[in-house]
Amino acid sequence: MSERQAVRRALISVYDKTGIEDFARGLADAGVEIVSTGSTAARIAAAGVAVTPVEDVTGFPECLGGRVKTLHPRVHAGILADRRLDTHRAQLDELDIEPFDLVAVNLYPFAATVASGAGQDEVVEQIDIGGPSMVRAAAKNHPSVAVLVDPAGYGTALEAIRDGGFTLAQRQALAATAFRHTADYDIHVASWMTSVVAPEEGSPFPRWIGASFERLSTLRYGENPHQGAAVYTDPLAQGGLAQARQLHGKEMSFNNYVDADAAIRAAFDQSRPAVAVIKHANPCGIAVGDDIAHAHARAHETDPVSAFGGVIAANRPVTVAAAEQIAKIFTEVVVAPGFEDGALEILQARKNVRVLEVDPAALQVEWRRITGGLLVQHADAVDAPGDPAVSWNLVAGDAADAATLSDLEFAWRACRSVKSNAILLAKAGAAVGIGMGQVNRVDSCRLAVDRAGAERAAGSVAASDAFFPFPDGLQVLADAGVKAIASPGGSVRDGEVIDAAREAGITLYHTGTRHFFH
Ligand SMILES: NC(=O)c1ncn([C@@H]2O[C@H](COP(=O)(O)O)[C@@H](O)[C@H]2O)c1NC=O
Repeated sequence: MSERQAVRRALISVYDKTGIEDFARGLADAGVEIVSTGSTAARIAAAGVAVTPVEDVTGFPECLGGRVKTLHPRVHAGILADRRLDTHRAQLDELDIEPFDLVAVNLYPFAATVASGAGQDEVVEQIDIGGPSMVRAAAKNHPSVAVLVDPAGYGTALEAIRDGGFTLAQRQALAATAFRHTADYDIHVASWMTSVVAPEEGSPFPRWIGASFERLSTLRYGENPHQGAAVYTDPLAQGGLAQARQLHGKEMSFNNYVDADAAIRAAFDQSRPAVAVIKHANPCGIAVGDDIAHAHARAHETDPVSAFGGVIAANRPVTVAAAEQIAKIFTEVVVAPGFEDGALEILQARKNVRVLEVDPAALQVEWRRITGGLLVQHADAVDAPGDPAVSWNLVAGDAADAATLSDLEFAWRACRSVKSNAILLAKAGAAVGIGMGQVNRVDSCRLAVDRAGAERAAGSVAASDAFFPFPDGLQVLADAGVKAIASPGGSVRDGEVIDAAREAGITLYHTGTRHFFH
């Protein structure tokens, strides 16, 4: 335990004035002299606490509409003097500068001003200059100075001060928090300058990406028990899996997160009430229905064997009826935008299920780490719900009737969440056979047909995430009795594939869009 260092003089300059009066009063009661800026000083004085205006220290008035308040050697030398050094102490004496032991600063609300849609001049004015300078100076000089950047820390700080001051370990921890704070702040400023103020022509992607994530929790292990792992949140994200509220169950595992993300992707692509059951990042069941219970029953039926130990997402609040069904099946995770009265209690009675409430948030841009760098792409959005009969191109067979078309659209949306090569057979709004992750399309066709079984495959529709490079895959589907197919088209052998569809009497639509998912 390192020695505590008494706090005798504090500099306070805060935009967010939450709790400032009580904090100042606590400091004054502990015998700390307070120096403060403009309206912070006014608030402290109004609370009846003695405060020295910073101008009395600098001998220089605040000017340029607040752009210059604390940017003065009398302030910065007072913060930066390393009190362990005789030379620094001697210089302070020579220059008649009093050192600061504590700096409490929080910054102009840059990110919130950008988010408010303010114009450029207004945003620029919210780039805090003096604040980060003091925070960085105090954090650098943590052997002598403690720094606070968040009102939430005032209470703990007062306790430390009353106990005789901060230990070196405490000042180091505060300094690390402070540097993270200014780094975050600069990432926001630099991102805005790069993407909004001075965007580069010719690329829709910025020349630089700054990222800042906060650790949410350290996980028991990663994908496998010998891998360490943690989950991080994006402090600016509104909704999404990492921001979900866990309402019940054991700690989420790494694989739970991966599968829950895949489940959300699958279920929320559908506009009707939908449920997806995920195993190893692939849907083993997905269906739409009149309500969530109906959709769940049908999604489970896609492949009841594989659904054991699955991760379920619903795109509507889980009803009591749905919860009763889910509770009967061993399920790792249930994630939904809400749980109706009574539904949560039913799931909470099951020890092994994790229950998460999520505000769905679609990623606009996806990142994937590669060795030595990062791949970035616009997220793959399935076509806006529209009339496929209008936007798709009928290239073989008769135009599908409304029910068949609706099934094709369901299958097309559902296959976007299946790892490539993806073939998904569907009937009446439910997947009946899914072929995923095969290294050639014909094997995915065989797998989908095999999973469906002869009875369910007959009269089903199919969606293919990418074109058929040869007629062989389509032939497998045709032989199984699939009646209509949606596929992007675009192969050099489209002609052969279309001929095979015609010969088999199959309706074939080209969607024009590919949905690879690796
Ligand atoms: N320019 C400066 O010298 C300066 N010094 C402190 N500030 C900021 O001014 C704010 C506090 O000002 P006031 O006490 O007047 O409300 C703080 O958010 C602080 O980060 C400054 N403002 C911006 O750069």
